[in-house]
Amino acid sequence: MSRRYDEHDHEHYERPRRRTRPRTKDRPTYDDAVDGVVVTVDRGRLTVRVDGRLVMAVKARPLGRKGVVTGDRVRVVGDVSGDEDTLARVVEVAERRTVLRRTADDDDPVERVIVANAEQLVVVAALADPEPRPRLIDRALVAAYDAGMAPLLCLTKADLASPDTLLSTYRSLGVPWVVTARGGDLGEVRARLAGRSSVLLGHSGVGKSTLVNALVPGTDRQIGHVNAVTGRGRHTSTSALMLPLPDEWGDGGWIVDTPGIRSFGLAHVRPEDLIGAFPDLEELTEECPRGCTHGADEPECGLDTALAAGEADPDRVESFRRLLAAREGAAD
Ligand SMILES: Nc1nc2c(ncn2[C@@H]2O[C@H](COP(=O)(O)OP(=O)(O)OP(=O)(O)O)[C@@H](O)[C@H]2O)c(=O)[nH]1
Ligand SMILES: [Zn+2]
Repeated sequence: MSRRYDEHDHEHYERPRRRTRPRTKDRPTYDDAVDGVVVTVDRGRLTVRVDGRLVMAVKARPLGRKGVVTGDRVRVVGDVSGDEDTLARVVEVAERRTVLRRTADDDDPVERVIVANAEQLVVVAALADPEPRPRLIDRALVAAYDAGMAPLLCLTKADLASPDTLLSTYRSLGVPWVVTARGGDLGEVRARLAGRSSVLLGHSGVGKSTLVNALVPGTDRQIGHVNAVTGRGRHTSTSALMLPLPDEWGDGGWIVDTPGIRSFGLAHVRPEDLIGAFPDLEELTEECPRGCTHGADEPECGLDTALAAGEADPDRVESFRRLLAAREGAAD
């Protein structure tokens, strides 16, 4: 952690009103702080949901250069009324349970965490118009496995084409899937989303907005509100936007829309991170030489030994290796 601000600075910038127990060095106590969730970030301005209200906030000085991203669980002090022209301060960021990252790529020169604390990555792809792009789907799956998030394939525009061919590609990976069509029954998607936090990722035109609007009625208004703040309407922000699922669903939960994220740099994903998501295959790599990537061109990979002995499912090994290869090269 950055030591740019010492204890004295904490005191100076963020003096708690009452102190009931001694402060530790790095964690001043804020008795009047309230819990919130960061729903979007735009150039240092955080929109935090506190008790159902949207509150504008900035990072407090003691957080230094520590990043705050969509999905972060935070503690907030100051004016949390959510009234216009008020600004609260985020004084603490809870440890993240998951992080979805993207490595630097042509679109964006910096490695970033896109969303914190999401449990599921929903890869939205159209069955037609535009044609599904398996390489993009593979790359999104790699990102999910690397982040420790459960993947879900959401295949849209089912009125235009059958999902059978596409699904056969993912069967051996065991990726769960749902199929949707505009105006159709959303029960299955809902069941998959309820009670958890899901990031929706999909290429432009696949029907992601249509889906989000159908799932969360009133989204337009809500996005409109945040829009005025973030300038998303001007396509300047690529920050993810978190929307609470409707109260009627009963289980809480969130969906996180990722506007403007067209590509996904995956250079940070190591082979050992990926195979960790496939325990049955990982088991077969115990005898691999040091540094084995488990790719098809490795001379002594345990996966090949297992294949030769008939102890591994060839489809599954092939699918894993396809994902491994999809990490590399251009995102698109
Ligand atoms: N046939 C068919 N068309 C659909 C369906 N869902 C959405 N569309 C159409 O597909 C187009 C793209 O839908 P959007 O919801 O805007 O797609 P998006 O993924 O949000 O795309 P961006 O707004 O560019 O990010 C629109 O013309 C929709 O009317 C569907 O289930 N079936
Ligand atoms: Zn190996």
